[in-house]
Amino acid sequence: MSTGNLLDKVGNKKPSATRRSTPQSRVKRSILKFKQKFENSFRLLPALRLVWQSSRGWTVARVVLTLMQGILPLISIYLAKLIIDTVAVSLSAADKDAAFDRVLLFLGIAGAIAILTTFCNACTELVNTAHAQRVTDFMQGIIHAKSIEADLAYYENARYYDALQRAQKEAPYRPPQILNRLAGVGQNGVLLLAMVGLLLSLHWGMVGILVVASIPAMLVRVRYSRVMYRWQRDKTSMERQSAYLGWMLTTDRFAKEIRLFELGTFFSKWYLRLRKQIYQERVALTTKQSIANFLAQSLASLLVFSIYIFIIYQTIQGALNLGDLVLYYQALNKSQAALKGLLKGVSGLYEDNLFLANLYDFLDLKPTIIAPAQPQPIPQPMQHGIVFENVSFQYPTTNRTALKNINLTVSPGETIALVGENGSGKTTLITLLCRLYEPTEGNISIDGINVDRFDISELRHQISVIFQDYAKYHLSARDNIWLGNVELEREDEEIMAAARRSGADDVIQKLPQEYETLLGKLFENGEELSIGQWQKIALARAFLRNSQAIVLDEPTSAMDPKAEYEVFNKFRQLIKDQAAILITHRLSTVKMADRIYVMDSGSIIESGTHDELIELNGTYARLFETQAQNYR
Ligand SMILES: Nc1ncnc2c1ncn2[C@@H]1O[C@H](COP(=O)(O)OP(=O)(O)OP(=O)(O)O)[C@@H](O)[C@H]1O
Repeated sequence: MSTGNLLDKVGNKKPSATRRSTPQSRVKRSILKFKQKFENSFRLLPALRLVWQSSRGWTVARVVLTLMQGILPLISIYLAKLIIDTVAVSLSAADKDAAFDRVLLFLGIAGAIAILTTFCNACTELVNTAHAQRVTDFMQGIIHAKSIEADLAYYENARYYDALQRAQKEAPYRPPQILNRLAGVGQNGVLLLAMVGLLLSLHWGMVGILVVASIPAMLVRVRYSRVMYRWQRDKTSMERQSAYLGWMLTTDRFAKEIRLFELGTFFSKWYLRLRKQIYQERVALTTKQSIANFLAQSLASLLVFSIYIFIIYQTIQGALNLGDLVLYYQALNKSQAALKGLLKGVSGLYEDNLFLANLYDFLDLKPTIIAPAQPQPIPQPMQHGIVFENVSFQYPTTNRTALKNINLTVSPGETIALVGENGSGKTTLITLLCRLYEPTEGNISIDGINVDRFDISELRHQISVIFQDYAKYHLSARDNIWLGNVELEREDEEIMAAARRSGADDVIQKLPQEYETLLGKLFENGEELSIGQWQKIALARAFLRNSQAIVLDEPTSAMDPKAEYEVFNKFRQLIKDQAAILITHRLSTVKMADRIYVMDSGSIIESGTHDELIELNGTYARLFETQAQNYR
């Protein structure tokens, strides 16, 4: 699956100009397609680049060690032959002491090689552990960076999560495994060349038999790599579903409902049912693979056995001496192992290449909402404010229109309120302003400049938003507010000022370590807050951001009416030149806005001041009357 496909599946609904296709452009496109396909088929090199980038030192150490582990056994074999030959000669030699000295010398070298081999083995554990950790952390970093870069739309698409799950599975071990396999292929290749040279000197047929014996096992591996790859891709969604059930059973977010609705056993059985299906399918596939492996390897053993018989026959006939017998016997053993290793390595590389698509599907994700190459600076201070002009929008994954022909203005120093029933499009409007999505039609501008002309992070810096599903960071109270503007010092006085504005200061002063108290129960000594108290903290975070516009999307819904009144009273006094957008269902709060926009099914159906709208006697007046009755 290529990146483009994933983007299409996420659904990029931006209108595209119709292009006429000429023969040249078709040829060009075919060449490009072929080039992309070709590049996609060879993922090994970019993966090795990632390994190299993760840690150069450990990568070099790993390669050197692997090569040494390939060469040292060769030297050992040759030394064994020299020792046996010298002992054989010394049996009939006149100067036995001199012969023994020679044997001792060879033994000494063999001993040194053995110690060096042991040293390499000991280092391997260290190098592999350290390198694996570095690669894992590095790859996680890359995956995190990609996740941050991805458009919000990706997060609403199941295929994104499938791709993420597969990438997370492959990322920590697949790239270093390729390095190992390549080194292994090199190691086995060198060993094989040396051994094949020896075997050829005895009889060329031996090499032929060895090669024939190894091929079936390689074919089995290649075939089952493909089968496993397809199966794993098919099962990603089910794996995620079972992980989701597991998460629900173990996280605090669902703990209350699971107990009160007695859903524990229900979810647990569901989880086990999915796991059983995955288990059964995996075992069935692995059984088939094991049978095929058994047959291929039995054939290989039979063929290699015939070569042993040939060597022993040659020795009995006197064509080979005892040293030759040991040498050829070992050479055969080693060649068989090397050839097996070589072909296993090659088929393993094929498998790695296949599975790397899982990693690159994710790493090749490209955001569709991008900053212009030469962004314009955001006017500071704003003169005319934010303007929505004929804005319409449809979420990429649906066919319903979420916003229809929206026109509204927010001037500096002005507070507007958006009201309307659930699902009328209030939050969606804000996501467009922050460029979390692009409008399907129309323009959003600041002082006449379209927001897509600004640098995205600068734009988001100028708009401070607290959404209704704001984040609760399990960090200290101070950090929870400080995250609103980490460019300030952690101890900055403005943090407390923001807390006073939102009413969070009163809450924090009552906590055991005040601003240093850990919030939430995820870590030791954490203090849980009520929803209204968490909202005050989130509001303080929004107030801390030194922005030109502030948007509060139902941030006070869980506050008691007195707290809400105080927040908005202070808010009105403190916004100064900021443009403010309030979204709330409490119309008593809405009253204080300079202008109220009433939304219904994605459209603005009424707008004006509170008094104007009451006089209009339309939807707003009805809503207001209904709420007022409840308070009488
Ligand atoms: N991520 C999304 N993907 C697809 N559709 C969405 C998404 N978010 C919202 N919608 C749809 O868009 C419409 C407007 O939703 P929106 O959240 O903007 O309403 P709202 O006025 O803020 O509602 P509420 O008062 O409940 O917060 C709804 O019909 C909703 O189902």
